[in-house]
Amino acid sequence: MDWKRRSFHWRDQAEQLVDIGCQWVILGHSERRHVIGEDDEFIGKKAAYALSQNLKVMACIGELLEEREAGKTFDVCFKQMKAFADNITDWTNVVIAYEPVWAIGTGKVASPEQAQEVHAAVRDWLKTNVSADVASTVRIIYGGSVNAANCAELAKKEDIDGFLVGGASLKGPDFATICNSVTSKKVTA
Ligand SMILES: O=C(CO)COP(=O)(O)O
Repeated sequence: MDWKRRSFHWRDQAEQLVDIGCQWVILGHSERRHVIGEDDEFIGKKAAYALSQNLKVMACIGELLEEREAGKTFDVCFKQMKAFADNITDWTNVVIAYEPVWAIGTGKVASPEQAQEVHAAVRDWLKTNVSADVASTVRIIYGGSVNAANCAELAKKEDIDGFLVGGASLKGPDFATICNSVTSKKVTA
């Protein structure tokens, strides 16, 4: 696809979102990466543009099942992080969402240990490649088959600061349980 054409369409949409009072955008979601075909570079540029329009950004990263099985989880996540870092100068209005693609909408949640391992690695990557301050203050949330039954164990992990919830957000009591499982975590924006 042609970058300028995509950029043109995206800019229209960002401005429309601001116009209707929207405050947040989810960028880099697996559906955009793997169904629509957006690449790292384009997603990074969208993040910069969204922030410039005063939208807050939920920056999604995450590996495919075959990438995990090939031992490439960190490589994939760090490459996706680099595209965001190349375009973001102020991380105040950014939340990172680790969403392993194999866990999204599948009922196969990452174990607390699997999620914590990636969250800690991403925080470490930020420390090395962005700054210690950003690494310690940015929220890194987990998404992928989070529900009322598994949220508490995930939320106990040091580097899991909250959740990006799909299916379970449609069930009021379950969603409340998930929200309450992370109330002691970093303050929300
Ligand atoms: O990608 C997600 C939300 O955008 C996660 O969806 P599920 O919680 O249904 O797996």
